Amino acid sequence: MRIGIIGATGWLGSALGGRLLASGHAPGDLILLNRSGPRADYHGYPDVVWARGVDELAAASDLIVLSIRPEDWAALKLHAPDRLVVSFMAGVGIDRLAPCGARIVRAMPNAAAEIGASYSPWVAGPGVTDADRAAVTRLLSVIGTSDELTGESQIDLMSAVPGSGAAYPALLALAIIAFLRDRGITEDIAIRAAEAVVCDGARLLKGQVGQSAEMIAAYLDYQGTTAAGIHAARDAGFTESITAALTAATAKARHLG
Ligand SMILES: NC(=O)C1=CN([C@@H]2O[C@H](COP(=O)(O)OP(=O)(O)OC[C@H]3O[C@@H](n4cnc5c(N)ncnc54)[C@H](O)[C@@H]3O)[C@@H](O)[C@H]2O)C=CC1
Ligand SMILES: O=C(O)[C@@H]1CCC=N1
Repeated sequence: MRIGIIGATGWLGSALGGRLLASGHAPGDLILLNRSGPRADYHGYPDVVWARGVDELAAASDLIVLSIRPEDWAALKLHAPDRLVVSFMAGVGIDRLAPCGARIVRAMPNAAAEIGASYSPWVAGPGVTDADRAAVTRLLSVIGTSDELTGESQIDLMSAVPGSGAAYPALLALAIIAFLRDRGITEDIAIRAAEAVVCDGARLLKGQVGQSAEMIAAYLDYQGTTAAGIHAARDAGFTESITAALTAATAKARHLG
């Protein structure tokens, strides 16, 4: 299958392109478009195909990935009848994508695509076939896992949650580092201590996130330092902060583009 990526050297487009090639996709079947022009080397592959414009990319591709920013959609002027378009754009609905004439899927990956760990839920527009669904699942499998959603409104919620990737863990890390630094711990030790929580401690939840309540209960039952911290975090509005963040992100997703 010939796969075209519009925005091929951007954050997500580049991650997808690199992982497609690493997974064995033929460079000659990868059609790329960016704004800065062809590169001699793309993830170590000189033989990828650089399109000279959006029409050339659409003509040469069976499946087109739209990995441009929402605000760039209107100017793109994509015309892709009979093609399958997979849009990564937050906020640009199927109704606004449909005039390009393609069968539309909206997928919501995240930055962990570059390490093959994106969870990329997606929703299909009218006319998307079973073969298209299989192609989308295959495409997204090179950057991680995926699920088909049952309604387009769910994509805004997925933009807010898995779409945020490392953002909230990074925010947590910054708060921890600042706490320790302000109390005289050196920067390097503070960073390692934050990593112990944000990356290594969190590994205990891998595959077990559904048991988070039990994990919290175990710490609360222990009645030690962490229990005191959990109570204080909750009293200070930890849950409300996360709810506010995800509500704001979802609202923003509804007004992008
Ligand atoms: N970065 C992230 O973590 C996530 C991004 N998304 C969505 O994915 C899309 C892409 O995001 P990023 O990769 O972060 O953006 P980015 O800004 O890193 O990449 C977008 C690329 O598209 C290129 N571009 C713009 N107009 C173009 C045109 N007419 N022809 C060819 N190339 C063009 C830009 O030059 C840029 O390199 C966005 O719509 C965003 O909403 C979704 C989930 C997570
Ligand atoms: O921050 C953003 O706008 C991108 C799109 C969805 C998630 N991340």
